[in-house]
Amino acid sequence: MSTRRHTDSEEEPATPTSAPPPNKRCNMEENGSEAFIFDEPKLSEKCGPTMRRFREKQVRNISFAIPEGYNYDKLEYLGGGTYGNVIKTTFKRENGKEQTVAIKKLREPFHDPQQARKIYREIELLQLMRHDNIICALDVYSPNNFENFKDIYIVTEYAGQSLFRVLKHQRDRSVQILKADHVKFITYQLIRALKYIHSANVIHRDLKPGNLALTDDCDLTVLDFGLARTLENADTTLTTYVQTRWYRSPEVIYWKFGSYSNSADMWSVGCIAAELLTGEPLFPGDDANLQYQRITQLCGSPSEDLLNKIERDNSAAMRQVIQSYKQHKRQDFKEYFKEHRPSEDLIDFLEKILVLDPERRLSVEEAIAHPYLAEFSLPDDEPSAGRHFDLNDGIMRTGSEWKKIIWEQIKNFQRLETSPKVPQD
Ligand SMILES: Nc1ncnc2c1ncn2[C@@H]1O[C@H](COP(=O)(O)OP(=O)(O)OP(=O)(O)O)[C@@H](O)[C@H]1O
Repeated sequence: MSTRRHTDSEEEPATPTSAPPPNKRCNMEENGSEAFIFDEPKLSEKCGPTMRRFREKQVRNISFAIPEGYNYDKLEYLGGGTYGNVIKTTFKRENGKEQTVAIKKLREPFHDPQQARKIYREIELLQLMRHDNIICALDVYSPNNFENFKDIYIVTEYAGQSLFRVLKHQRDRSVQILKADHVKFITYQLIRALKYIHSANVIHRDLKPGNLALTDDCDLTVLDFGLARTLENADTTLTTYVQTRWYRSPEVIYWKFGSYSNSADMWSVGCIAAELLTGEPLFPGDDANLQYQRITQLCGSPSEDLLNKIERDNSAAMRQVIQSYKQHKRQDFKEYFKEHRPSEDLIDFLEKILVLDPERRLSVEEAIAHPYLAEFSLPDDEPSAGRHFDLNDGIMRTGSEWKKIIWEQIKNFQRLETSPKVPQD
C-alpha cells in the first residue's frame, strides 16, 4: 500500500522508501498538491462535441470545466507548462474503483494553425500509443459548442510525481533519493518506451525530466506528446525550438543533419541518465552558445569526419563557424563522473550515447541490449508498435479547418475500458 501525503506541491518530496529490485520495484512516496474545496457548482446543460454536462471550477484562477461523473470536490493543481495547466482528480470506474487522473486544459489551442496541428497530433498519439511506460488518453472533451469552440481538455491516467520534481527535491534538500538501482530502472523503462515510440516511426522530441512521471513504485511513464512528429511527415523544416534546450542534441541546436532523426531522442536519454546519476543537469547552458561549450567540453569538438558531414548537409560556412569555436578534446567519462561512482557499464552506456555524430550514437535497439540494462531487460516483454503511425497531418490547413478536424476527433475519441463513462439520460 502506498503512503500518500497531501501537502504543498513545491515542498513535498518523492522519496523511495525501499530498495528497488528484485521485483523491479522501487517504492517512492508521492505527494499531492494543494487541495481546493468549493461549494457545489451547478451542472451545465449538455454541450460540447459529445453532449455532456460540466461543472465550472476555479483552480489558481484558472477556470476548469469538470465533466459529470468526475470528482469535482477536490482538485489538485499539478503544474502548468507552455501548452496548458494540469490538475489532478478522480472518477469512479464502472467496477467501482477510483481512478486518479490528470486533466490538462490546453492553453489557446487555436492560437494559430501550427498550435492546432500540435494539439491534433497529441490527441492522435495519445490514442495510438498503447504501452505500459507511455501515457494514453482516457478522455478528451470540450464544454463549448462548435460556434464558440476554444477550450480542449485531455484526461490521462495520473502517472505520479514528475522526475523533474524528484530531482529538484534532491538538490534542494541535498539528499540522494535516486540510488544506482533507481537510475538503472528508470533508464531501462525510458528506453523500453522509446523502443516502442521509435518503432512507430515517431520521434518524441521533448524528452526531459518534466515529461517523465514516476509512481511510488518507481514505474515510469513518458508524458506529453505535444512536440512529437512522425518521420514520414512532410513537415521536415525542423526548427530548433522543438525541445527544451538542455536535453537537445547538438545536431538539432547547431547544425542540420540529413533529416532530423530519432537519434536526437537518444541524446536526451543520455542527458537524463547522466542527470539521474549526478543529480544535476548535464548541460545546463543559459543560452545556445554556453550550451555548445558545455557539450563540447565534455564530448569533444566535432571530428574531421563529422565536420565533413556537417559541411555536406549544410554549407562550408557552417563548417567554418563550428571550427571557429574553441576546440575541446573529449574527456574521459570515467574520470568526469568518478565522484558519483558509476558502474563501468553505465560509463560505457553514457559514452556510447553522448556522441556528437548522430550516426554513431547508440540506437534504441542497441541501448536496450546494452549490458548496463541487462539486469532488467526482458526481450519478450519489450514491445514494438508493429506498424508506423500515420498521423496524416502533413497538409497545410487553416485554423478553421483544424477546428473542424479536432471537433470531430473529440467526437470520435476512442474510449478505453478504463475511460469514464459518459452519463446517458
Ligand atoms: N498524467 C500525468 N500524471 C502526472 N503528472 C502529470 C500528468 N500530466 C501532466 N502532469 C504534470 O503536470 C505538470 C504540467 O504538465 P505540462 O505538460 O502542462 O507542462 P510541462 O511538461 O511541465 O511543461 P511544457 O509543456 O512547457 O514542456 C508537469 O509537472 C507534469 O509532470
